[in-house]
Amino acid sequence: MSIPVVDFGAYSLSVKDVDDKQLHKLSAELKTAFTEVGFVFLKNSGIVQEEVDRVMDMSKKFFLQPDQLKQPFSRKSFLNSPNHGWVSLETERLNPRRPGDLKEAFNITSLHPDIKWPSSAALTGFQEIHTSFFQLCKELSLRVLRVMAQSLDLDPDVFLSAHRLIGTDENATTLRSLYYPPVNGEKAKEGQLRCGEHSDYGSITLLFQDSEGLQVCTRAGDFISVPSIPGAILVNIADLMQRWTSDQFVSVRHRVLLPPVGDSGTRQSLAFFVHPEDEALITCCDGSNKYPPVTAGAYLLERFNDSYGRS
Ligand SMILES: O=C(O)CCC(=O)C(=O)O
Ligand SMILES: [Fe+2]
Repeated sequence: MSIPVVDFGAYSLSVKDVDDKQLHKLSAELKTAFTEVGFVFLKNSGIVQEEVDRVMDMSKKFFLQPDQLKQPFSRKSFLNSPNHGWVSLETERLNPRRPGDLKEAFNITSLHPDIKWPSSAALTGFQEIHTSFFQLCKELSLRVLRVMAQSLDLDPDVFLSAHRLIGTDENATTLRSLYYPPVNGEKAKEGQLRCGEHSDYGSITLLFQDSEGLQVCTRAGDFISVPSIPGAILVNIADLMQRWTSDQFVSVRHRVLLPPVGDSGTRQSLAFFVHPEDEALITCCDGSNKYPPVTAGAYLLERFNDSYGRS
């Protein structure tokens, strides 16, 4: 098994009037990828590599600061947006049975004007660069959600209509910048990974990576290494979307292992976790009762309790 590569050029961010025939072809390709593999590489999406590099370079400056300068931006210190902010090394366990992940993260969940952003001289432009990237990811995600609905012969708005509030405090969609520092093998705890095995929680995730390291689980249950294709975006189905589509689209487990012994490299990635509105009631879109209705907000809270420990 490998991850399919699909040319999204027909519906890229720069395209205004989409050609129906091309859209049809695109939706067939996405359907195959999302029903069989759960992951797809999109090329020609309209988000260019230079944009991705700019965000990663700026985030890295934040992560390389001493912890005391990052502390004021910690996750859970923003009143109306509990997931917003910095997550320190080993705090999150994406696989709760393993030690904390060897990664740091910065979550951008709220774009509310009252949010306090890093603003030291070294980080000039941090807010603007991240905010504009958030908007690009939002636009692309909405396009992908539309094609996904079409691919299942559903009303093209069925997913979109639950994603109207991305970027507000009523929607948990998050741009997460991830930094995996160099690993000194002797110090890693038994079973510790850069990112434990997990599946994502929301509707879909866009992932931008600066290097290899990600592994994805196949149907046979083996993990395969995913390449890093410059300019291409990895898009995967998350758990709530699998439930929404009564398991037609599959949300598969993935992980990031420790680097090989002696490899002192770092890794960076940007994940755009797309979620429906907190209040959106998710019911199986085929009309079945395979899963009981759940609000996106309640579902997400339960998942966070598992990965950060119940408080
Ligand atoms: O860093 C990566 O490539 C994967 C991160 C990931 O899967 C996640 O944060 O959900
Ligand atoms: Fe993930």
